[in-house]
Parts: sequence; C-alpha cells; structure tokens
Amino acid sequence: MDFFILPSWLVVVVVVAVLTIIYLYYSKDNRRKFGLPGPPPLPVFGNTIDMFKYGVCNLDRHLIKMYGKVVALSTGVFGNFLGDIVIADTDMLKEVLVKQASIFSDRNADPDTVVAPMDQSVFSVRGEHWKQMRSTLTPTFSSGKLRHMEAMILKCANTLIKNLKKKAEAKESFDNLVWGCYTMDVICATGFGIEVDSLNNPNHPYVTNAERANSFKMTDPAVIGFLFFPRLMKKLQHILRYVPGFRGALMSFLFFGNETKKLLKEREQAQEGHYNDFLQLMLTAHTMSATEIGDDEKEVQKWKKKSLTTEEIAGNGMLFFSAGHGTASDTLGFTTYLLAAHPDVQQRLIEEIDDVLQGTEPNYDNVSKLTYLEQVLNEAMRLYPVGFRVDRVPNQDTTVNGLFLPKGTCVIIPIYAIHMDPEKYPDPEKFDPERFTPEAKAKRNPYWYMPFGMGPRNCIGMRLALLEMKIILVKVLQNFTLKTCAETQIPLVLSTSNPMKPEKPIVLKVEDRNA
Ligand code: HEM
Repeated sequence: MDFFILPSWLVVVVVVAVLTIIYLYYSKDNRRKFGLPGPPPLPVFGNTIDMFKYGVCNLDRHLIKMYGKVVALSTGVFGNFLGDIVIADTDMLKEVLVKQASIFSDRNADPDTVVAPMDQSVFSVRGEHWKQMRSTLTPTFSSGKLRHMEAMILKCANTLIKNLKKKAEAKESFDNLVWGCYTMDVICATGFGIEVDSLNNPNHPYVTNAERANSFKMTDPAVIGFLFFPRLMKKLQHILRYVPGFRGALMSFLFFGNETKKLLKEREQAQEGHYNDFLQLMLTAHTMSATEIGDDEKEVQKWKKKSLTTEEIAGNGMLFFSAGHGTASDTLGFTTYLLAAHPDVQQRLIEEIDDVLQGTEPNYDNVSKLTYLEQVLNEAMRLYPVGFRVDRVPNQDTTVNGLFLPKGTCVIIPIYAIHMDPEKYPDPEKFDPERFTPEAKAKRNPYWYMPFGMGPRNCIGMRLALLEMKIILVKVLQNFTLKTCAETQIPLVLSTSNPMKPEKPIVLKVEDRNA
C-alpha cells in the first residue's frame, strides 16, 4: 500500500501530531476534569470558536440554557480568557463572591498578562498587594469626597446641556459621543483636576485616545493577541507599539499612563493648591515620608503598605481613565435610548424630577430621593450591564458546594446571562422599571442583580458612576424631552463582534421642554 512507501520521518511527524492533538484534547477537556456538563471542545481550540459564533454575551446565555447553571468550558491551548467554569447557581455565587471572598480575591488578569503600567493597577494586582492598594484607593469614593466632587460634576453637566441646547435649536440628532464627552470631562475633573470640555474640543488627545480605547472589536489583532496569547503579548509589548494593527490600541492605552505621570510630576513640582481628586490621594500616599508619620514603627509599617509607586499611580490613572469613562457613557447611551423609546416611563420620570427638585440643581443628597430614577437606571443596567461577565480565581484549592476547584481555576460569573434568565426576570427582554420597586427587590435574591459586580472586589467607582449618571439624567430631563428619530435603531440590537455595544450607534434627538 502507498502508506508504506511514505518516508519514515513523515510517519513519525504524523504520529506525533496525532498523539499531541489527542493529548491536548483530553487534557484540556474541562468537562472530564470537573465532571460537569458543557459544550464539546474542539482539539486545540477548545470552545473558543463558540465565542465568535455566539458573541461573548450570548455565549453565556446559550450555555446556561443548554447545560444548566454550572457549565464547564475549555479554552484549548490558549490563554484562559473563556474561563474554566461558568457559575450561575445562586448558592455557589454567594460562596465565590462573598463567603469565600478571601480565597477568590484574584482576577484571571494578572501582572504577567496585562500591559504595563496597567499591570500595576488595582484591577490587575493580586493577593495582599491588591488588598493594600484597594484600601489606599477606596477613600476616593467616600460620601465626603463625592460631596466635594458634586460641583465639578455639575459644571460638566451644564457644559453638556449648553451643547444639547444648540442641538435642540438646530433639530440635530446626536449619538453616544455626547455622553462620552461628558463622562470624559467628569473623570478629568474629579480624577485629575483638569478641564477639557470634550464636546467642543473633539481633537483633544484625551478625547481621541479615549474614543479609540473604548471602541475595540473582538476581531482586532490586538484584542485577539491579548486574548489568545496574553503572556507572549505582554512580553512583546514594547515591540508591538511599532506594529500596525497593534499600535493604535496600545498607544491609546499607554497615552493615559504617560499622561498620569506627567500630571503627577506637575503637581509634585507645583507644591501648592488644594486638590480634592483621585490624583492627589495617590500623590499623598506616594510622597508621605516616614518623618511625617512619626517614629511609631507600627505606623511606619502601615504607611509603607499604603504608599504607591510611580508605576502604580500611572497604572491606576490609566485604569481610571478607561474604566471610568466608557462604562458610564455606554450606560447613559442605553438609558437615554430606553427613555426615548418608552415615552410613558420618561414622562413619569420627568414628573418625579420636577416634583422632588422643584427646578433646583441636582446634588449628592437630592438625587438619592429620586426613587423612580433609581428604578429606571437599575432596569437599564439589568438589560445592558456593561460589565457583562467577571471572573475570580481561587488562590488555593477549595470546594464550593461540593465541587472541588483547584488553585488557579478560572470561575466566570455571567452577569448578563443572570440578568436575562427568564426564571429570575420573566419576559427578560422587556424594559420594565417596576422590577425594581422596593417590594419587587425585596422578593428577589441580591445575587441576581450585579451590574457593578459583587463582594469586596466589586466596582470601586460605583458611587461616582451612579452620581454622575443621575446628575446628567436629571439635568437633561429638566431641560429636554428625549426623542427617537429616523436614524434610531428600534429595537436596539447588540453587536456580536463588540461585546455589550449596540450594533449601530444610538442616535437620538432632544426637544426643549420650554420651547
Ligand atoms: C456604569 C458605570 C460602571 C459600571 C457598570 C462598572 C462595572 C464594573 C464591574 C462589573 C467591575 C468588576 C467587579 C467585580 O469583579 O465584581 C468593575 C470593576 C472596577 N471598576 Fe467599574 N464600573 C463603572 C464605572 C466605574 C468608574 C466611574 C470607575 C472609576 C472612576 C470604575 C473603576 C473600577 C475599578 C478600578 C474596578 C476594579 C476594582 C478591583 O479590582 O478592585 N468603574 N466595574
């Protein structure tokens, strides 16, 4: 037979290749490893193809529908971005996110897989390092600090209202960019003490870089590279910044790290002025000297733990620019679309705002009295949670409700799929703020709603995000009625290539309420 006349080296190559594929297939099949149901993985690729087939958000919904509330996934031979196990079971979520939070305190991202200096940010660092950094940064978002920030936020809101008035007069439509400009202005002012007025300066480097960093697609080479080969990409980071296809996205992220370092230096040199922002908090933690603390060894040790290096400050600056801008602007885009498409809900919200605020400016205290606004925002973030999927990795072997999870297992919490589960939210696609009345909330398990994550590693910026979103929504509805227009895609369709983004830009109009 012809087979026997093949050269022996070729036979060896084919046999080795087949055995490797069989080995990879069996060793990476998490269904066998954990004894759980799940989609059959392909050799080498595992279930990665499914992510492109369904889109990341819908993949989790599909898995839960097909295989139940605890599902095994395999990423094949690549970086573990898909996760090992998807958990939507309420008791297990409670264990992972809260009861065993000290064991599940790390994310899958770690300093070896994230670009520098973001690798030194609170999002990426692990273990004790994370605990200390988180406690240094947490005071930035205390109610006292937020009260100090409300005037800055209001100033940014008034700038946007002025711009929207022009749009209303000209009967011009606008897209999500306006919310992006507002949240960029807010993060620049509250985080770094700088005024940008993004809408009137569309070519400002903050605006262009933020736009680029916030508009990646799953199919971009940089995204695919970091998903599939995170460790290698991290090692090549300095070379990739010169490679077309990688350069744009990388440079946009790095821009904010460098900018933070520049601002830090300027402030260190200025040595005057009273700042009440995130940068100042980090700077204080950076420069406080042992002599200021005194001789008490305990206090000195405590300070050493709390102090931040220049790289850590740059990493957190980069993180705050990116995490603090796109998340809130996308949520505002979704919420304003829902209000425009549901005029009855919008009218009820306008009446609440007029009733409670009586035409006065929104602030930290009075927006908390707007209960219907809270319901509307909650329901918008149920339907469109921009943090649609989070993960946790145990730092030691552990057992969760009888399931053994070795150290390093990547556990996925499928937030979007949980929010869209018809057993938890009947008719889940329907926008219905009544789901969030105090009575309805009291009847529901708190683990069924987590747009900001849950437990000690939840979103550190949640209170700032809620405050800035409430202030601008109030200001907009005090002045205008939101309207859909010919360019509005109704119903809104989510993109499959760009997770938790609309397929088409959300285009709306405003009509002056007093015209
Ligand atoms: C609507 C707006 C926002 C949403 C929906 C959102 C959502 C989230 C989610 C889901 C997580 C992961 C939580 C977890 O793993 O349990 C997270 C983490 C984080 N968010 Fe936000 N976020 C928003 C705004 C902000 C803002 C304005 C900032 C900062 C100014 C911010 C900073 C962070 C940081 C630093 C982390 C990582 C915390 C850690 O690992 O300790 N976020 N966010």
